[in-house]
Amino acid sequence: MGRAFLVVIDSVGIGGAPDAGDFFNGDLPDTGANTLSHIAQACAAGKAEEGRSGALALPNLDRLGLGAALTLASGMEAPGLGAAPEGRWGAATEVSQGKDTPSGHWELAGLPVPWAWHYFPDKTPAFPEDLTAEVARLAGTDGILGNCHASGTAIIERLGAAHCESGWPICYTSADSVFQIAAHEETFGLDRLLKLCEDIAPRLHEMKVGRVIARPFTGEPGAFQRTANRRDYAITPPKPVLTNWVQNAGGRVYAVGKIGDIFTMQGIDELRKGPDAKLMDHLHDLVDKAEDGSLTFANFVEFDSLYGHRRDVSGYARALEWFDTEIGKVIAALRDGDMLVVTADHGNDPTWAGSDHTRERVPVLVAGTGAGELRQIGFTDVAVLVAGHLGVKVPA
Ligand SMILES: O=P(O)(O)O[C@H]1O[C@H](CO)[C@@H](O)[C@H]1O
Ligand SMILES: [Mn+2]
Ligand SMILES: [Mn+2]
Repeated sequence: MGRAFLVVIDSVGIGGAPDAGDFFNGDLPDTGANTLSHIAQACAAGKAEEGRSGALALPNLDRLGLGAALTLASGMEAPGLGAAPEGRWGAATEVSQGKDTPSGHWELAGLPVPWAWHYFPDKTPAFPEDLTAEVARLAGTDGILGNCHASGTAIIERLGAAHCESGWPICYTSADSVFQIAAHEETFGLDRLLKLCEDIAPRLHEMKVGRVIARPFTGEPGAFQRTANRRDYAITPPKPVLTNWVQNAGGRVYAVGKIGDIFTMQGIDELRKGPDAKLMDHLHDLVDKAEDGSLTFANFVEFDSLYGHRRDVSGYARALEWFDTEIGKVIAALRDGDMLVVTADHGNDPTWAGSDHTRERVPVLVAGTGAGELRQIGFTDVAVLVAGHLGVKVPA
């Protein structure tokens, strides 16, 4: 039976979503957004030269079928990609009506989101008055700052100084169903921020807002920096998912990175966290040590949080090339009978307008179980694939 490793490279979309026109970055529909293809094109044109150079080099992912999946998903080709696949490969289409992380991951784990998320309008104020009053009451302040759609790094640059002076928390949202609170770790206090997020989360979950996110930062005006102490307070999935199925069948479930938050630890035996470089160490360690019948479910978030939302093409290309080298080592260390699935949860095209995710299909690349085409599949087929490999029953 072996083990299963399900690795999500956050936001590495391959275009082609049939409903991309229903999703927006500001006023611009996501039609034509293609994270991987646009990065590869920028690299080939010499427009992604910071800390790296030339054509996008992803030999290991491409050998599994990344270039083939891209062409299948969107009809696009990417310079440097398109080797004859040695893995099983396909392109997956999402049905959940959200282009966010929980929607993507829940559906990959077998559960399309069964409700419509609540989104806040792109206007100021973005939040209803009774909600902001409750946040201020819980924070012990006379008000809040922000109250709008924003990029998280831009808003602390704009309002960080006023926050340090007034003590008011900075509240903002995005095209995702989120309520984010940024506060300074020293002047406001990290524990106080986390408690505020935890206290307000049930009210937002009741409104079907997917997540409250604590966004702590440090530093002085002009040089504020977000810290690694981000925490997500997400709605619990309303039904059992892949992690539960495996755990209930007696398999051990390891979560690496944000997976613990995304599934509110449902069906998870052990959680390992840290920045992506550290997460890769955890993945290597689990490939070395995880038991037969176990599932390791990992998310690498920095493609999205450090590069996609920041529209940093060079950074995104660097991260992809780093990941490709590391995943080559993972593939080499797999045991007979293991399955590795590399996929993504949505797009975040760094060449696109705005700073939000982009609605796209995602690659599904499978190592360890021979070659072949999965072709066009749904996100939930990933859960079925992994459960089938582990001999775990999929609920009707
Ligand atoms: O701009 P920052 O704060 O990174 O936020 C981004 O990250 C959030 C969660 O992934 C998204 O909703 C988007 O708003
Ligand atoms: Mn994501
Ligand atoms: Mn994101």
